[in-house]
Amino acid sequence: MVENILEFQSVSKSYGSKKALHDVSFSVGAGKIVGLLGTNGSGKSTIMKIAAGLIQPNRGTADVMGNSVGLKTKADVSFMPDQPLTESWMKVRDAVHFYRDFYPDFDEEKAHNMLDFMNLNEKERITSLSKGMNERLHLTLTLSRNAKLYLLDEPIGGVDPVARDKILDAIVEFYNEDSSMLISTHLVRDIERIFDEVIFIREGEIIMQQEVEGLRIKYGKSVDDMFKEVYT
Ligand SMILES: Nc1ncnc2c1ncn2[C@@H]1O[C@H](COP(=O)(O)OP(=O)(O)OP(=O)(O)O)[C@@H](O)[C@H]1O
Repeated sequence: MVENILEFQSVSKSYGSKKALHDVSFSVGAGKIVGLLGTNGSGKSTIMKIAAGLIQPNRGTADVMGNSVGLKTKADVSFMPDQPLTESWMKVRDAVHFYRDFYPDFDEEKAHNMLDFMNLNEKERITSLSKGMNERLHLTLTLSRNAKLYLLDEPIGGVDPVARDKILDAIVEFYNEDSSMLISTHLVRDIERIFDEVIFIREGEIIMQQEVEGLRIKYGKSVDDMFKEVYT
C-alpha cells in the first residue's frame, strides 16, 4: 500500500517573474483530511492546480499514489476548483449527467443523496443559483466521484456561517474514509473541526505541517489561534 496519497518534494513555481511557490515539500497520508491554510495569495490554489495536473511546477516533483502527476493520476484525483466548471445553460440535473458521462468513477446515487442533503433542486438552472448554492453543487459533484484524493479549493468561501456547518457535515458524512482530502481555506475557525492535520503556507513557503491533536497538546492552542499568531 502506498503510504502517502499526495507528496510534494521541493516544488517551486513562478508565473513569469512572480514567484508563487518556493521549495514546497509536504505529504498527505492515506485516510487523512488535511487543511491547507494561508492568507490570500499565499500559494494555496497553485498547490491545488499542480496536484490536479492543471499546471506544471518549474522545479521539484509532485506525486499522487507514488506516480508523477499526469494523465494517469488524474483518474485518482477529484478536484473542486475555486471557479465552477459547469456551463451556464445547464440545470442542476444536467451538471450531474455531465459529470456522470465524463467520469467513470462517478456515483450517481450518491450525487442524488447529496443534492437532497444540500437542499438543491435538480430542476433549478445553474445561473439562478446563489454563490453558496453553487458551491454546494460543486462540492456534490466533486465528492460523488470515487477518487483516491479530493482537492477542495476554498469550498466554503461563499456560504453563510449556518450553511457552512451543513456543508462541513456533508464533507464528513459523504467522505470515503479510504481516501484523502486536501482542503484549502483561510476560514480556519469555521472548518478546523474536520481536519486531522494542517499545513500553514505563507508567501509560497510551507511554514508548518502538524497533526491537529499534537498542536492542541504541544501548544495548548486551537488551529485558529495558531493561525492568527503566525499570520499577524
Ligand atoms: N496566472 C497567474 N499569473 C500571475 N500570477 C499569478 C497567477 N496565479 C497566481 N498568481 C500569483 O501567485 C501567488 C499565489 O497565488 P495563489 O492563487 O496560488 O494563492 P492563494 O493562496 O490561492 O490565494 P487566494 O486565497 O487569494 O485564492 C499570488 O501572488 C498570485 O498573485
